[in-house]
Amino acid sequence: MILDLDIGNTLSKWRLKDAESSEIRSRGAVWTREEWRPGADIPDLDVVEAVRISSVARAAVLEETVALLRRRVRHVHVAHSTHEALGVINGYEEPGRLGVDRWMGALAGYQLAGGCCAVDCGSAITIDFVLPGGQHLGGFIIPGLRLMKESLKLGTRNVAIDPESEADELLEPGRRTVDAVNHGIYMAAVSAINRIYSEVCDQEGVALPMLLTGGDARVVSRGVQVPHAVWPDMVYGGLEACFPMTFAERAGKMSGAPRVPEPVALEKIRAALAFSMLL
Ligand SMILES: Nc1ncnc2c1ncn2[C@@H]1O[C@H](COP(=O)(O)OP(=O)(O)OP(=O)(O)O)[C@@H](O)[C@H]1O
Ligand SMILES: CC(C)(CO)[C@@H](O)C(=O)NCCC(=O)O
Ligand SMILES: [K+]
Repeated sequence: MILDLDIGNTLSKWRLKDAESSEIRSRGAVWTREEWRPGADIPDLDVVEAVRISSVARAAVLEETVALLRRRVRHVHVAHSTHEALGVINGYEEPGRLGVDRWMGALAGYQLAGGCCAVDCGSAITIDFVLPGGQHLGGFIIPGLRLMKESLKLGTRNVAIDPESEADELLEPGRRTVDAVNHGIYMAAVSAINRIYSEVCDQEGVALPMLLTGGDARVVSRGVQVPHAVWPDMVYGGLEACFPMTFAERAGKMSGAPRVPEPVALEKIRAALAFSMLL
C-alpha cells in the first residue's frame, strides 16, 4: 500500500492506495498535530510500503512525521516546491516559498489540462495560474471561508455554510447575522475567484480550464460561473505525478482526475469583464 499525506494548516488528509491495482482503499482526515499515532490518526504502517507527503504545516510537524515514518516505512518521499518540475516553471521569485500544496495542484492541473487555473479552497483559498507552455504565473491567496468567518467574531463561527445550500440562496441579502455573514463571505470568495480568473485570462490572452479542490470546493463550485471541474484529489495528483509508483501512475494517470472542463471563449470572458466594469 501507498500512504499519501496532505498535511494542511488545520487538517491533515490521508489516503491509502493499492500499489498493484491503483485503487483507493481508504481515506481520512485528522487535525494537524505533531505526534501522529499510527493506527489511530493514520493507518497501521505495517501494510505501507511507501509514503508520499505534501506538507504546509510548521517545519516541526513535518520533521516529526518523517522521523516516525522512516522508522517503519522503506520509502518516504517529501514533495518540495522547486524551480521547475514536469514541464512547469515556478513563477515565484523564490520558488521554495510557494506553498507545496499549491505547487502540487499546479503540477497536477498542468499534467491533466495543460495551462490551467488551479483553485484550492481550504484554510486559505489559493488561485494559481499556469500558461499552456508551462509557465506558472504565481497566484492569489485569500482567507478561506472558515477563517473569514472566525475573523469577524460575531458569534457565528460555529455555524458553517450548509454545503447543500443552493448558490442562489447564498447570494440573497441575509436577514439575520448568521445569514448576513455566511452570504457575505460566500460572495467574497466566489466573486474574487470569478474576477481573478477573468482578469488573468484577459491579461494573458488565453482562456484557461479551471480546477477546484479543497474542503470547501463543493460549496464554492456552485457559485463559480466560470466552467470548471472539482477534483478533490488534486494535491494527491501532484504527488502521483512527482513520485509515480503504480502502473497507472507511470502511465501518467492520476486518481479521480475529472474530465477537463471546456473554457468559454476569451472574447466572452473579456465581454463579461467589460460589462461588470460598467455596473
Ligand atoms: N471536518 C472538517 N473540519 C474542518 N474543516 C472542514 C471539515 N470539513 C470541511 N471543512 C472545510 O474545509 C476547509 C478546510 O479545507 P481543507 O481540508 O482543504 O483544509 P486545510 O487543511 O485547512 O487546508 P490548508 O492546506 O489550506 O491548511 C474549511 O474551511 C472548512 O470549511
Ligand atoms: C497558502 C497556504 C496556507 C494554503 O494552504 C499554503 O500554500 C502556504 O502556507 N503557502 C506558503 C506561502 C505562499 O504560498 O506564498
Ligand atoms: K490545502
